[in-house]
Amino acid sequence: MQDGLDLFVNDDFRRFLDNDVLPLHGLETETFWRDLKQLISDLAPVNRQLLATRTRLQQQIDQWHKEQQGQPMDMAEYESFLRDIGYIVKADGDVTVSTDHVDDEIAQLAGPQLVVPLKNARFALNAVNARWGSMYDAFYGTDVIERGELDLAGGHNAQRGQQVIAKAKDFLDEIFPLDQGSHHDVTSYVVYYHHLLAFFADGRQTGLKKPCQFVAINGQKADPESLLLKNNGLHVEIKFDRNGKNGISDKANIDDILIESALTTIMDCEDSVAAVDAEDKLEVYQNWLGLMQGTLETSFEKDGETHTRRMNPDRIFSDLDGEVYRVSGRSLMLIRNVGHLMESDLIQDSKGDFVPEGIIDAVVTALIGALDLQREAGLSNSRTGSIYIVKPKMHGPEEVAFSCELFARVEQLLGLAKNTLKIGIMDEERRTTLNLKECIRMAQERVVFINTGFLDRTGDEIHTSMQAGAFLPKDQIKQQVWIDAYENRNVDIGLQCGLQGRAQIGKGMWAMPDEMAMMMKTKIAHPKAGANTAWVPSPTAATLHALHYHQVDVFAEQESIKQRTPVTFTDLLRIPIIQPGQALSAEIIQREIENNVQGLLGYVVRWVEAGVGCSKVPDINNTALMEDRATLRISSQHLANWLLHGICNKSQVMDVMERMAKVVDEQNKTTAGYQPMAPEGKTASEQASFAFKAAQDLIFNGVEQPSGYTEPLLHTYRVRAKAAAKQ
Ligand SMILES: CC(=O)SCCNC(=O)CCNC(=O)[C@H](O)C(C)(C)COP(=O)(O)OP(=O)(O)OC[C@H]1O[C@@H](n2cnc3c(N)ncnc32)[C@H](O)[C@@H]1OP(=O)(O)O
Ligand SMILES: O=CC(=O)O
Ligand SMILES: [Mg+2]
Repeated sequence: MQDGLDLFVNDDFRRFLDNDVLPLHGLETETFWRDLKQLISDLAPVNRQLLATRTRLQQQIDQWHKEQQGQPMDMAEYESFLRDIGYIVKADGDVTVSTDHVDDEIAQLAGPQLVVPLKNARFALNAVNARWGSMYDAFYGTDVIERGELDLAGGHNAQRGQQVIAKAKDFLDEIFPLDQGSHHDVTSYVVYYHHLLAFFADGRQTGLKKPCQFVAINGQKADPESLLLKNNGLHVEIKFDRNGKNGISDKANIDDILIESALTTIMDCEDSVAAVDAEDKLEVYQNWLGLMQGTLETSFEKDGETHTRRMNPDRIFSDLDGEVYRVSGRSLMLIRNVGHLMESDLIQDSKGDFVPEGIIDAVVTALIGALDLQREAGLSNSRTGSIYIVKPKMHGPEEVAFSCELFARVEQLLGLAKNTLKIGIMDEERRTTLNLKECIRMAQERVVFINTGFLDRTGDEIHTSMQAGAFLPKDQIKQQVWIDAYENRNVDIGLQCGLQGRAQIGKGMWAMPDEMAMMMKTKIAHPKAGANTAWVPSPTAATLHALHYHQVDVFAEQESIKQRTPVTFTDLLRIPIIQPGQALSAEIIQREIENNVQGLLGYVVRWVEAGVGCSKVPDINNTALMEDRATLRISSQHLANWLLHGICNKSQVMDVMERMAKVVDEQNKTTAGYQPMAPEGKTASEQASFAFKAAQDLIFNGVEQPSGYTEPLLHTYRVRAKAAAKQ
């Protein structure tokens, strides 16, 4: 619909804003659309200019590598070339961030950050409620306790139940030790005046080694329903029920231990979501509206029962003086907008051009986010009046500055106080990593996190240096110096810029959602590395990863990290390519191709044909991996790179694609409505489904994709698949 202001706005989108959102703000629709048009006409050209700069720089880098071919890499010369072309910008002295009105979950506390596709209301509600999670369920339902021969299918297994309880009590002994004895032997807990007392079978009693860890209670002091403990700022609730499933057989009648888990959640509009047109975007925005109003609700069937899911209220206890002790029942929500690349059919400008989707996302998610600021209590989100927007895939300081300018303009448009819109900077493109301090400078009044998105960062590592040579196999890329340099320097710079106490220094996703034992062993490295948050893929992973923040005092770690020698800049520039004389065996090459292709097809088929933006896909070793657009960027760019440098050839990759299409079809055969890529009697090439063609383009035209991003091709084929399904 053209509105007299030379904007063509999708009818449903227009109705949504005019009828469902703008009246809640008391904003005049005419004024809103007029001001929005002005904002678009001022900022869309700048957005396009930034994309043109990306292209120019990439062409210069490609050219440089081509000219250097066959010569050993001179790191000094390489660095000076990157400076000459403006890829690395001049550093401009110290930066001290001044972000204020930041909620404690971001500024003061350290704990897991959950990410969830916002298009999925059931998951999104689960995520917001993942502030609290059952330790017993997390231990029982995952491999953190070896499953062995135990059959978990048919109801509760008492033997495993005992192992869960024992492990939970080990945790209590480690984090909330008693002055004497062990939680394993306690028969009852009572509160006497301000003290928690634990009694043993022989009548002895003891208190906590650190009595101040006991902060609140529910129920009677002599017979508590629950006790609230606190360590490193995080709460743990011991729940009692002498008739409960676990409490009935427990010495002290402990029925469960609840862990404060996902302190923050990123509601994702980006890489875990397949939203290719106005219809899809509206679903995403409607869910955000429901979350910001506290009204989102969804019903679904599970285990033969209908469940209705809503946002949880805050949790109320009595403190030691009998006063109300309130703890949030919900994860603090941030929202990840899309980056600067894509354009959307939601709005066309006067020339008929689609408007940059990042601009629309900023306006709409802030407009809806601002509804939260009108609420004092209830199911509100920010207690400090901020709206948290995570901005992904920005290339360098200029692009961060642009996002901040956009946010400032949105604040004016909506009449919000300056710096209400906070920015989370994803450090996930090479140009951002190399210029991180300057990026922070551009956002110094609103930055609330710098997060190492190592998945996109790996994709960009490959694409940027596509012409430099053939990359190592994926597993080896992770072991080269560049990645440690990137991770450590992110923390160093964050600390130098004064993020401590104001913002998060974040680390990336645990991408093996079913491998929780392995996560427990390895992800403790994140808090130890000075990160006060790190990403998890599910509520259960949040509950388990939260335990790490009890074991590690991140802020103390940060103090010691401040004293270390900063990373050598050159290490960041070392490209993880195969060195001369370092040949790969035919077997390794074949396996790498098969692994990449399997993951790629498994993800793309669900994205293109079913609109699922994030999937659990088995790799070649049958380990389920979280796949999203960032992991697809890696696998497609990796294959494109090997094809370019002759490590493999097109027919070899096609052969693997044909075989893997069948494997993926088999993996999906029980999924309702699944259309096989290679149905009986046909090869995948003959069938030429949208998904298979998208996969071919992602690989064989991978070199040409802007920054190696996958969204242009995914969107193109998903739009076609949707159109075909409607015919
Ligand atoms: C590089 C990056 O950008 S990383 C950021 C993007 N990635 C993400 O956001 C990952 C989000 N995670 C997910 O989407 C999912 O966990 C997947 C796709 C990895 C696995 O999903 P599934 O195969 O459906 O998981 P699974 O069957 O094990 O568990 C489903 C249950 O867990 C819940 N769940 C799983 N992931 C999440 C999540 N991120 N948030 C909330 N709940 C979740 C579901 O609600 C569901 O529970 P329910 O039946 O009570 O509703
Ligand atoms: O967004 C996260 C990443 O790793 O990419
Ligand atoms: Mg990313």
